[in-house]
Amino acid sequence: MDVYTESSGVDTSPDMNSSVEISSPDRMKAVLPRKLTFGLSPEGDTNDISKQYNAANLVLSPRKQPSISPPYRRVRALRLFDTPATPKTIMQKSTAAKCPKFLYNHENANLDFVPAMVREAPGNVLCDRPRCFPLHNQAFDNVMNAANINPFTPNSLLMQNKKRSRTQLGRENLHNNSLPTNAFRERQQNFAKYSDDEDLPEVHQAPKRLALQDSNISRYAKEFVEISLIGVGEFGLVYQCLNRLDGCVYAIKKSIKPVAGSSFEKTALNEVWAHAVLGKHDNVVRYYSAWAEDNHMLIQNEYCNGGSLQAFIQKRFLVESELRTLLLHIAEGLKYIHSNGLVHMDLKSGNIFLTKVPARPASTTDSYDDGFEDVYDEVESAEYIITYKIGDLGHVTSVKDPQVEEGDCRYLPKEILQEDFKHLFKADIFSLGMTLYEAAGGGPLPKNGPEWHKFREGDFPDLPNLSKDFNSLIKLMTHPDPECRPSSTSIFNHAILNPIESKTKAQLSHELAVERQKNELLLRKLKEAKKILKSYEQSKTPVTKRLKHQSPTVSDRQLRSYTRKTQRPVLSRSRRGLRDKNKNVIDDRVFSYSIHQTHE
Ligand SMILES: Nc1ncnc2c1ncn2[C@@H]1O[C@H](COP(=O)(O)OP(=O)(O)OP(=O)(O)O)[C@@H](O)[C@H]1O
Ligand SMILES: [Mg+2]
Repeated sequence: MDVYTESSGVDTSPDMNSSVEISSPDRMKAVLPRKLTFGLSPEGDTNDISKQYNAANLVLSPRKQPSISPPYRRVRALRLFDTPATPKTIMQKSTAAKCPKFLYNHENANLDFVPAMVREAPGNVLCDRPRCFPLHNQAFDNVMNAANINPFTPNSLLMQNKKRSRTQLGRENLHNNSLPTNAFRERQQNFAKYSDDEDLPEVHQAPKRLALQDSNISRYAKEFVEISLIGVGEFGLVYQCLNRLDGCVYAIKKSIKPVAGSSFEKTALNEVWAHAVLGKHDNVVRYYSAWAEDNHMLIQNEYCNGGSLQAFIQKRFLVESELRTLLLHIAEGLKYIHSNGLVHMDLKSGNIFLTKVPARPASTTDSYDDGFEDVYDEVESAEYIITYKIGDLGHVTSVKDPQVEEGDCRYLPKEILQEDFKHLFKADIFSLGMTLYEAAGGGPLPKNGPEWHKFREGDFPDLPNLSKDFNSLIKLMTHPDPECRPSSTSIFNHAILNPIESKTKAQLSHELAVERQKNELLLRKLKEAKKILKSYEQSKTPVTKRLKHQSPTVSDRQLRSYTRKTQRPVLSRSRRGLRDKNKNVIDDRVFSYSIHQTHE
């Protein structure tokens, strides 16, 4: 019972209205921390998961084995959640969603999602800033009620920033009446930059959400053929599926328990929102679609045929060249995530996936000889190109408005567990450092105790199988002071990540082959362009000759019509009176005549 009390999300602060709703122990059980524990209840569900694992011949993730995390995590869990949903709150939320007051407010503003129909509707003046919106606008009502607002899109993030600036300024003004007049004025001017709709009221509300239970749709069996269960996580079961229509294989993650209407609904949506914004990089697992079915959340992702890094290192550890590739790929993925103002917050070997493709593209066999045949021959036999990808985006949050729900404590830096969120980018770097250490054979990583603290103080042994440089880079990435850790951009300057040295022969050969294909394509295009140019020149010559022999009247007429053509748009564009139009016609004639004269 005390476990629930500690981690149930019951906040005693007056602004949380959950205390009434969580009145029975059963209700409290439902309000577990946001950390994805759908399949688990502390009493016995672990066994259920173990059974599922055994049935599917899978290895139970260390996180699902009984563990005692550092205490801060549970304490932190007290403040992490959205107000637990009850039928009452869901009703309230959906009623609120039906009465949008503003086209854009600070939290939900996002121009991207407003269809042209609404943007162009009479009376709807849209701009890139939040504006008051008439209550009676039916078209916008429909849009608002028909879709979620993804808080991670660039526009939403921008609006969050603006809102922060306003709120922060307002708060400072409230508490600091003694600001010198000039400074105060300057701040007001800055404030006005963000808002020239001074009458725009502050709106403090979470981005509106469609109730998942209202958007259930049955797609799974209709659109996919289930091939096998490929993984079980805390959040969901992951199936390998074949799409009946496009014939491609996907990984479909299905929440273990129904999430619609539960306090986990937002958690599930968070992963979808993050995927939708971040699914366009080679080193981030690609996202295709998501939907709710039987109140479960389903996410259709790219299928990574190499499984997870965690599964991989259970067979063998990576050698230094492979670690370099891993580092290069994941740092690229992180750079992409960070460049979107977002952080992963649960980076670890279990959330890194591998895809394998044959080293040599089949189409290069009959290509021209570019002098690299020896290289191809050498690697042709067995090699695969491995691409590492960041997956499981359930903990992604924005750095500007962080809703941090820390991931696996084995990979997290101390400052996060102490709720210091000033350097969130560097938290991901720490986790990557720990992942590298584990992948090189330094695991299993401690979950707590003195060992856990030693790792956070930089007091852990170098790995003998790694070079001095690599060991020192891992130490730098896991430095106790987040400011000393490299960023996802500056890490590429490290000698270890020298672009040539960090690639295996197979990779280089693969890249070469791809470039060669591009070259071939360009050559073909060049040839085609040359042909077209030649035929154009051939057809052009007789025309010029013909023109020379034409009578002056014809060429004059051509010149005159050209003059009219150039004049016409001016006429049609201008909204002049009839008299003016006539004047233009006369001018036009005079103009053509004068040209005619000049020509002669
Ligand atoms: N795109 C994918 N391709 C191949 N396998 C996958 C993919 N996504 C997930 N899996 C498999 O399913 C397992 C669980 O996936 P995932 O980490 O996304 O779930 P989770 O519920 O969020 O887990 P946890 O919270 O424990 O990290 C992975 O460890 C992996 O074995
Ligand atoms: Mg995972």
